[in-house]
Amino acid sequence: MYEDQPLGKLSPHIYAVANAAYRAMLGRRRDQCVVISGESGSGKTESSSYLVHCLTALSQKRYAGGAERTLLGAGPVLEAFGNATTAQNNNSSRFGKFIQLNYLESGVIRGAIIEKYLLEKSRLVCRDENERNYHVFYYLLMGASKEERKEFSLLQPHEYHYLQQEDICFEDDESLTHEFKRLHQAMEMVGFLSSTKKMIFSILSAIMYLGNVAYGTTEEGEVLDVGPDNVLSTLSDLLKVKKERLVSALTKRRAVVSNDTLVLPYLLKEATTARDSMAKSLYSALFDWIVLHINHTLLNRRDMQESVSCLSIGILDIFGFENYQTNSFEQFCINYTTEKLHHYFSQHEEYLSEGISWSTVVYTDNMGCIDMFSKKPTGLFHLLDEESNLPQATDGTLLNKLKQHHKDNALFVATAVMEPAFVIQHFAGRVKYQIKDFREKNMDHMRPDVVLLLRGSERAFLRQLVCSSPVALFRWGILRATIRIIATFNALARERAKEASRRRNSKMTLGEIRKNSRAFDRLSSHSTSLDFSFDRSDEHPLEVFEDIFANYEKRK
Ligand SMILES: Nc1ncnc2c1ncn2[C@@H]1O[C@H](COP(=O)(O)OP(=O)(O)OP(=O)(O)O)[C@@H](O)[C@H]1O
Repeated sequence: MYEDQPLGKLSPHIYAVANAAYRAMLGRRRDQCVVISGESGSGKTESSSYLVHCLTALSQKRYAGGAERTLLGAGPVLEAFGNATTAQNNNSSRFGKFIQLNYLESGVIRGAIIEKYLLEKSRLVCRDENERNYHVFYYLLMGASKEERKEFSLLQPHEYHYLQQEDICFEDDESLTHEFKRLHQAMEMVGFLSSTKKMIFSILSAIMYLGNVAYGTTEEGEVLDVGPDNVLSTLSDLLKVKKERLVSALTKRRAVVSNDTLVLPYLLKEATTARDSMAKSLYSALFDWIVLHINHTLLNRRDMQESVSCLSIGILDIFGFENYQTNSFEQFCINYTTEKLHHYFSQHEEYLSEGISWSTVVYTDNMGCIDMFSKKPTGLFHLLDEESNLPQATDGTLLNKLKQHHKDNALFVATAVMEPAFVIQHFAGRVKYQIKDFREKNMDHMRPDVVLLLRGSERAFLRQLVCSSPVALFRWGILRATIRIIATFNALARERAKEASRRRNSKMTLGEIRKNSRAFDRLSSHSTSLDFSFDRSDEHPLEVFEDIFANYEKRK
């Protein structure tokens, strides 16, 4: 209905927006972008998936390739790992995303790129009441087969500290089992091999076990021991790291004092923070790797080899304004983003052209608020960075600094002297932010001790997650895998040829020989676009070969 109809002719609909963007891209030969913004639960993610469906359908008329399939699989994978039940929305995206669909000048889809912003890591280790952890944990725990339960040493949900904080009723097992099956399928659609899926599930299991690590302390609060032993053994097995090194990373920190490295025991609070930080870093690195992998599958190989001129339509599905009972650094960043978007909208007032009747929208000029956040040298972000880099600073000193620099700003409202919080008057309303953990969340990097530990893992996949440049390593991994696969093809082809000549006098028919060589031809011509997206040097090349072949057949 909406195809080729000008905006405003029919009643407002997301397909009208898709059609307008598509036509404008082709007609004006200019890239387009659809910005979706709104409160949590208002339908941003649903709208963006309808947009993707419609935009790929419009392109399909012009004979598109396989990018749609990957895109359709990418949705459920990102949703499982990046969405959770919140008080507002039982499928809330806890990250922002930008999907860029690339088109040839003829309007055929050529590939796509997904970019993610700010995954809410804190959710992994604690949440408000009525909120849940990321969907994928529940899917795995309730949907895994007996073999998978054994392989990943899975327990019951209530046995994990990171999951038992909420009062969950698991009577809805069937739908979770169904979601796990759907996740498996979606992972295959984006090109995950079964061995890759296993690595991912092992890491998820390890993250849940990390929450069960408990500490014993001295009277002074220094960490004396860590356990329980079975949890540490399972962790060391799942992560394929040495148990002693794991214990050391969980209980001690290194400090460099006048060129000497001191190893000091953590205090209990520090140790718990180190443990939680390891879980959060692992999950975030895994999420980044998944996005990277999906992008690799979505990227059209020819784009890298030829310079083809492409047009694009971007879809920005970004967090809306958030104002909860407890607001922290995440809401601080999210609300700053909505301020920036609001400013953008106020400069590009185009609602009327869609034919939607409005009582006039009065745009408040929010430049003052944006400056308060980001203007050098005393913008809130700059002060936060300054205070994050001072070793002696605390949340308290940070709050004093913010109050001191912005005491005359009407948009910054100080709270009672003893209250560890501050209030900001946003365009959309007043929000009270708790200062707790602002510095820590702002510094939010993988701890060097954790990096060292995981770099020592026997699992190449884990080593890849923590390397300094995942993109470079990812590409290098592909190149190495390609070379290895080609070498394997050649070796196998030689063996088969020898065998064929041996059998020529006996049983192997000409048809069989042809069939084998066709399989090789087919595989070698596609090998470079298949999935060997991480270093599989710890596996036998033949296993890799079989796996890739099976996956290729399935995807075909
Ligand atoms: N077009 C639609 N048709 C039917 N239901 C919808 C539609 N849009 C949204 N919903 C319902 O509203 C719920 C919330 O939508 P969605 O997850 O897209 O919100 P959101 O704005 O992306 O929220 P968040 O910011 O928390 O991620 C959906 O789970 C669905 O039940």
